[in-house]
Amino acid sequence: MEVVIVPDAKAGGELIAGAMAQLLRRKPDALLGVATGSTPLPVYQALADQVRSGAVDTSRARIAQLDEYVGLPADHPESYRSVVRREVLEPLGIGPDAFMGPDGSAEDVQAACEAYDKALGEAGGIDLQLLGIGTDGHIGFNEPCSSLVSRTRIKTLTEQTRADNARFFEGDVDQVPHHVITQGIGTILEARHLVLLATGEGKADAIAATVEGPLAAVCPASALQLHPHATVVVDEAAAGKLKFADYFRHAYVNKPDWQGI
Ligand SMILES: N[C@@H]1[C@@H](O)[C@H](O)[C@@H](COP(=O)(O)O)O[C@@H]1O
Repeated sequence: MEVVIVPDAKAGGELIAGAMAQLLRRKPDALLGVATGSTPLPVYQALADQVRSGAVDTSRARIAQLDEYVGLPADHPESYRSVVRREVLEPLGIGPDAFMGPDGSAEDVQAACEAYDKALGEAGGIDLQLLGIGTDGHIGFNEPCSSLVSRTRIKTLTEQTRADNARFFEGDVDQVPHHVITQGIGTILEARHLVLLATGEGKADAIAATVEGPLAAVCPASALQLHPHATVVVDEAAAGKLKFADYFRHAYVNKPDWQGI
């Protein structure tokens, strides 16, 4: 696992957008896995800037969604499908045909989960999966004690996650669904490159557990320790509890440019 400590969220966004742009130059039809929440927004903004300036061509890029609320209509402004359309597809000029995501309003949710998991494989797998992290260490919506080999499935949110996400629902926790569909941890680990972005001191405990804690289902993000190409990008505040922070800085400063992240 590589840990890159950046000065702020904007720098993290630019670094990751740069890696995505590099991937798209090498593989124009790359499948990018995107996350929701507020943390990844600087990535999408930086990538959209590159598209506007002509530095990267997204005309053949494909986008896959990480997770979804169950029970919100697809056109609800806070369904993750709507969020991805608004924050990713439209700014990057990517059409709906190049998008894939789980159907949170399906009648048979289990079948929708299995279909999505299968579709990801049939699409050739995700090339780069961007992840945020919950304050409880969740990735996607894999809450603590999720199986580390889980596949896409329905999960029940913790009250902590519902409270954290209430800000997207007018601060009203009662509007936050209890159930979600999420790519499983085993599904996420199949992406060729995992890039987790975390900013702010509210994520410092979760990042310390992810990077330096034991591999344990109680911190789902610690599963990144199992992946051969995982990059954790953190700002100074989110890095605040890392014992090896100086080592991570030293390693990054001395890294050959050609390696990328
Ligand atoms: N399912 C999403 C996660 O993918 C995201 O990482 C997390 C953190 O969100 P934020 O980046 O807003 O803190 O929120 C939600 O729970």
